[in-house]
Amino acid sequence: MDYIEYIFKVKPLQPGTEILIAELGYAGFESFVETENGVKAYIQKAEWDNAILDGINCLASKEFKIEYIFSEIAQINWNEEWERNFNPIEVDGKCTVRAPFHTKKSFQYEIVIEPKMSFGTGHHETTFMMLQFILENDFQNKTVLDMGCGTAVLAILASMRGASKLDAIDIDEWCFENSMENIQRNDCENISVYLGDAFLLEDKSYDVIIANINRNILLNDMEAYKNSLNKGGALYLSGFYRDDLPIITECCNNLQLQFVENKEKNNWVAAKFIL
Ligand SMILES: C[S@@+](CC[C@H](N)C(=O)[O-])C[C@H]1O[C@@H](n2cnc3c(N)ncnc32)[C@H](O)[C@@H]1O
Repeated sequence: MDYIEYIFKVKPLQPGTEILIAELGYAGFESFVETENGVKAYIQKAEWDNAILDGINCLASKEFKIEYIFSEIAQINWNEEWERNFNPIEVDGKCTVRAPFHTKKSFQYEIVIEPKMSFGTGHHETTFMMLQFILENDFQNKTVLDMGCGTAVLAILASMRGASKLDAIDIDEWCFENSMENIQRNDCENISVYLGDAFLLEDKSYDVIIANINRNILLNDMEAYKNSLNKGGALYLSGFYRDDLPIITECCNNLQLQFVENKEKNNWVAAKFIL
């Protein structure tokens, strides 16, 4: 099958990348990978319609800009494509996140993810820092929510760290399906996956909530997270920049969530709060 390969450059990466990938998925693009040159996305030549680009161009806003280049390519070998773009990652010498085609490595926690999408492979700073938080903190016998689960990589590590029961929620259908596959692949039977958003949280309660989404959604849904957090519970947030930490902290403080600590990597932040 012949494909057209697009490379989209989005600035800044969030929320641009997330919104772009969702739109590309709706438009018929099949798979995405975030590279140094931008988000690579592929669409079958037969599926291509120039109107798709009008939709993509409409996405660009005051908040982010999108540029793209494209080329036609024949017969993609997907495994080779992923192998070129996706190397295993290692977190603090304890955890590795790899694809099924990588050779097995000896780590305390080994997570195998089919890298069908860019978010949730551990390469992004926010995922990496959230994995660090999960490695550093106690998850033994805790009930956990992974909000905006992507590939469910965070829920999978929390399950491996001893969490008793976990819910993983994502608004995106593709993430929902990919999470189910990855959970099965990593034998984490105590994780349930749901398609939806904070509206699903009514009547639910957790010892720990993990949410790596973006500034605006976190601010919008913070009250729902707080209402679903047990007293003494921990909330780990990421998906926002250093400059946004004060507004996130203020929003949390207004809801009696106390700041504990934060991590920072390339301007991205992950922060821990307790109730
Ligand atoms: C930055 S990715 C994080 C993925 C993964 N948790 C990780 O740490 O790599 C954010 C995810 O949140 C999902 N998302 C966006 N808005 C959401 C919402 N309102 N409720 C739940 N999930 C949402 C997106 O589909 C995306 O998969």
